[in-house]
Amino acid sequence: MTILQANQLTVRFGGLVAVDKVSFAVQPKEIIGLIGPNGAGKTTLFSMLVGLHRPTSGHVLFDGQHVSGKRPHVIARQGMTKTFQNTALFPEMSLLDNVTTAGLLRHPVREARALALDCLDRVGLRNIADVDVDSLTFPQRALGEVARALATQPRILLLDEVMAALTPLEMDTVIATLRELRDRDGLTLIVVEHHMRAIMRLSERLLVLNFGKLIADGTPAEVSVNPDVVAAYLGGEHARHN
Ligand SMILES: Nc1ncnc2c1ncn2[C@@H]1O[C@H](COP(=O)(O)OP(=O)(O)OP(=O)(O)O)[C@@H](O)[C@H]1O
Repeated sequence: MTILQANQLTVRFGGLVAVDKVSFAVQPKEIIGLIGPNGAGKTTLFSMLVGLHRPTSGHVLFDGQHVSGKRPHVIARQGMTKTFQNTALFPEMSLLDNVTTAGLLRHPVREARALALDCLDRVGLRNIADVDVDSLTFPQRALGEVARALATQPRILLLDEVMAALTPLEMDTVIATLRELRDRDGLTLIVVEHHMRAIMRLSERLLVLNFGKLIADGTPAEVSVNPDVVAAYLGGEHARHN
C-alpha cells in the first residue's frame, strides 16, 4: 500500500513557481533521494509535505488521508517528520535534552526521556547522551539530528542535508545507520543531499526536480543517464562557471 502520495503539488511565491505540478507515490520502507540543482524546489517540497507550507494547488495523502493544509505538529503526530537544513540542535543543551524535547510531541517528560535514550541508542549515540551539543563532532551532530527526528516516532522521515558537513568516510557511517533504521525498524526515508556519492549509495530510487518540475523518477542507474537530468546538472555547472 502507498504510504505517501503527492498529487499535482504546486507552490507559488508571488510570480515564482517553486514547485510545479509535482506528483509521486512512496511505498513503505523505500529509501528515496530527492535531488536537483540549487533552487530546484527540494526544500519547498519537503516543507509542503510536513505542513510548513500550504500548497497553492494539489494535495498530499499520507496513509490515504489528506494532510495538505494541516499544521506541522498534527502531521508529525500522524507520523511524518522533517529534519532541518542546517543542523539546528540547541547548542548549549545536552544531546539527551535536545532529543527529549522532540519526544514531548507525544509523551510526558519521563517517557519522552526514556524514548530519547532509545533513539540515541538506535543511532549509536547513547554513550554520549549527556554531552552538550557544542562539543559534538559533525557526524555526531548529524546523527543527533536524526535521533531528534526519531523521537517524534515517524514512519516517514524526511532528511534535509543532514550530511552536508561530513567527509566521505563520515557519510558512510551515517548511511549505514539510516539503512539500519529502514531494515530493522521499517522506516521510510526521503533524503535531500547535495553529495552525489552519498545519495547514490543510500537511495534505491531518485526523484529529480529542476525549476520546480519533476523531471525524472527512477533508479539511480536510470536517472544518472537520463538526458534531462544530465542537461539540468550541466546547466547548473555552466551557470556556476560563468
Ligand atoms: N519563502 C520564500 N519566498 C520566496 N521565494 C522562495 C521562498 N522559499 C524558497 N523560495 C524560492 O523558491 C525556489 C526553490 O527554493 P528551494 O529552497 O525549495 O530550492 P532547493 O532545491 O531546496 O535549493 P537548495 O538546493 O539551494 O537548498 C528558489 O528560487 C527560492 O529562491
